[in-house]
Amino acid sequence: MIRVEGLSKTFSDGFQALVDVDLTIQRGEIFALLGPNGAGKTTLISVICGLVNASRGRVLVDGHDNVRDYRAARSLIGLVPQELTNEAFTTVWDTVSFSRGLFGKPKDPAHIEQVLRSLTLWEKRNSRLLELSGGMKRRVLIAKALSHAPQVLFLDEPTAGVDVELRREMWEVVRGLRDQGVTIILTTHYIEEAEEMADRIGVIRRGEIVLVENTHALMHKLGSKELTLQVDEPLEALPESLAGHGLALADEGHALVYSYDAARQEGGSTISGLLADLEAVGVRVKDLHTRQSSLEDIFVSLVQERRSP
Ligand SMILES: Nc1ncnc2c1ncn2[C@@H]1O[C@H](COP(=O)(O)OP(=O)(O)OP(=O)(O)O)[C@@H](O)[C@H]1O
Repeated sequence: MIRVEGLSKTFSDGFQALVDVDLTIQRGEIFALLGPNGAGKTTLISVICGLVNASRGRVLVDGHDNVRDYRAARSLIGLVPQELTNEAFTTVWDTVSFSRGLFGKPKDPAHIEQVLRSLTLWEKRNSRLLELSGGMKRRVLIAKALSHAPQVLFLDEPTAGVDVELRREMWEVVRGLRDQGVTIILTTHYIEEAEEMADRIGVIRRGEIVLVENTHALMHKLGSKELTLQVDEPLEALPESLAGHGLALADEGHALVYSYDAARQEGGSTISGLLADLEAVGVRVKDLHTRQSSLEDIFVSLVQERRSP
């Protein structure tokens, strides 16, 4: 659906925000572009959407060059920015209909109705934007971006600064769009968002795509999860029968640390099996917590991987 070739962007102040980016997005996938603040995520999607000119390289949208064949390329794309701007007094219906007009497409009330219904905004069509909740406003942004029936939708940090409930709601909305056949590219800081949503993840750092991988394969390779179990009575050594779980003693025998990454699970150890085995040897657990590799950890392991011969 999208092909990015040798894309570089140097801003007028000399700052190079994108360095020789190559990227292919398949039709119908959800692709997450993951990276820390200032990595170049917004710059990359702005160049793909034709809002910022590249210094070098090119972008094809369904085969249309986004500079030479701008109109065709742009009409295939919807962009959901981070925030609504200056339209507080406009109604939902008007703002979404107006967006469609910007693409030079004829009025199509039936399509606007379908978009508003699919985002559960139909009941609110006559409300002014200032009367909407945060979640509804985010959905209006998506409705605007869908008003001209694009085939590919870019979401720039769709869940930045929203609470957990709204984040889940947004994830549902995005999945629903994918099910309708829309190709989705989203940017995020949150590893769990990328893991939850994306078919593939691209990691961008200092303007370079350092990795593109199937989400499952990436988490398998780099992500690890740790379960720490606080035990009632300190243990001097690990009971023999727990050997197969690859546990480590910590906190002077007061805690057991279990790393349950995908590799371990393939070896036959599971959390429920571990808990059953603990019960069988009479080890009582009084508290537990889990820890997941953060994006930071993944970056560190990527950097280490690159340094190793
Ligand atoms: N118009 C501009 N002129 C100069 N530098 C810019 C301009 N726009 C962005 N940059 C710089 O390019 C780099 C990448 O910015 P970008 O907004 O693409 O990052 P991002 O990954 O989207 O970050 P965030 O997660 O914070 O949104 C940053 O260092 C930023 O300061």
